[in-house]
Amino acid sequence: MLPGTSGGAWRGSEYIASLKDDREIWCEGRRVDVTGDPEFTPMLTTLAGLYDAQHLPDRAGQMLYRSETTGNPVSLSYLAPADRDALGRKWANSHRWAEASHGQLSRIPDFMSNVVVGLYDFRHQLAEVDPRFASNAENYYHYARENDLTLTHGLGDPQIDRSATPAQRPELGLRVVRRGADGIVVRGAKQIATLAPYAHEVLIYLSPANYLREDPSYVCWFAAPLASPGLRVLCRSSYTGSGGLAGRYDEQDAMLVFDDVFVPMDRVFLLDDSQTAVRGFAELNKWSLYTGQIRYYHRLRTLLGVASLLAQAIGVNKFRQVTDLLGELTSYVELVRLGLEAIDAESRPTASGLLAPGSTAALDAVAGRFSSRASEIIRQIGASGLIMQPSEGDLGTSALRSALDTYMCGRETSPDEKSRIFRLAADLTVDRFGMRQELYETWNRGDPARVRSMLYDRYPDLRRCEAGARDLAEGRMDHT
Ligand SMILES: Cc1cc2nc3c(=O)[nH]c(=O)nc-3n(C[C@H](O)[C@H](O)[C@H](O)COP(=O)(O)OP(=O)(O)OC[C@H]3O[C@@H](n4cnc5c(N)ncnc54)[C@H](O)[C@@H]3O)c2cc1C
Repeated sequence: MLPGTSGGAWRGSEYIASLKDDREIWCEGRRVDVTGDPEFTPMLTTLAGLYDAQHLPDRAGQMLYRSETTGNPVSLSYLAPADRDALGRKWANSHRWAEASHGQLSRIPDFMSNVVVGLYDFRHQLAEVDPRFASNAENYYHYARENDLTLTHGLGDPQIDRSATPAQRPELGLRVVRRGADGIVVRGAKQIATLAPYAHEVLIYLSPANYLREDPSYVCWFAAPLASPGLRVLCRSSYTGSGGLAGRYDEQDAMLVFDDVFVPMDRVFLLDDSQTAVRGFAELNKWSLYTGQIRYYHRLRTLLGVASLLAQAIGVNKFRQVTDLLGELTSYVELVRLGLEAIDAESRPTASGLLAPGSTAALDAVAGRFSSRASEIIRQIGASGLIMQPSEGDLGTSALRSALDTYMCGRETSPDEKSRIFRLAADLTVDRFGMRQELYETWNRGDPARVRSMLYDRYPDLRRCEAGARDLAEGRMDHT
């Protein structure tokens, strides 16, 4: 059990206290204590609120379950589902997390908990490399679940020179520089890890872009506390001070720099074996990709709600050109909902006896495009109103009131209500916070060009599509 905790699913105050450790977090040249720094505490308060919500009397039954090993109430995010009922409860919990944060927290803790479920599920394949890796994965799953660990992950290499290989420049990849019976020492960096300053531990594995390494010392999967000696977390500039959504939902993105970090052997899950790393990537991500789509669905719903309110506020909601745009945005929401249903319907038993969702590849392939288009639709409907709104300061100034009430109101909307919905729209689609979300939707599932290429390469029905096309071209008529 983590020091100072009662075990099981976090309550907000316990979670905040658990981050008071020796972690080395840097932001804009300052070393920060995330539990007290004004740029970091707003997001911490958001996460604490979400953790508290799991214990509300009307929620607990839908977000927690009793650990069969300790009897503690633990998060359904960590449930390793073996049947339909369990899978349904798991997804209902994911919807709760994502809906409560309006789809704005891309790496909501529910995401990485599901990667740990994937690691646990993959343990038998890890055993074929080294039986210790399998027991490490199993023990880590129980440790993470019982302590409700908040995790970040770093898959990619630092963006130094994509045309070079680690064999030419060792600093391009994270690698094992020493190994002993008690553990390994790793050196290098990972770009990038969302949520890192708020996480207890980082889980390192490899993205498909870099798993086929010439040198096996670059293949290493492990978990390490954020407070590990030698691990530095370099955050991007904070957006919190901009206010609006960033004031609540700046989950941060960070470079992780490992300066000879020691990882005890019981936290190492794979070494040296590229082929197992290749197979493992998709296996580890099975549940998290689905929960990522659930989060994405709630973000699209938020964008639809905002677009619709914008249109109503300025009386354009009945114009054909605008309803066309709103209908297009609605179609993205519906396609993702239907996709989630279909992928759930294709759930299959895994080799270890769990039940995993079908492939999210088709939704992953279009998510960035739907998202960019949804933002474009909001900018199309909002037009100049996205920047020309009174601030809260203006709204509270009596000398401006009559001008605001006359010229900055909406069709049937006060200037107060109208400006708040337009400012929210600008936050989501024009300002720095929204642009970062956009970047996230495009890149978080890996390079979208690779995702789409793999979807095509592995499409099981391709040969039949080609056969049909060939028949048509050759004029063969078979109507059976
Ligand atoms: C907001 C945000 C949050 C993220 N959070 C996380 C996280 O929490 N954890 C995590 O592990 N990752 C995270 N990612 C990283 C994400 O997985 C990567 O952005 C993605 O894999 C692409 O890698 P890259 O950004 O290094 O781009 P690069 O790989 O450097 O690509 C740059 C450009 O070069 C092209 N390119 C690169 N290599 C090739 C090649 N071999 N052939 C052809 N074209 C190529 C790409 O298509 C792209 O256009 C996050 C990304 C963003 C934007």
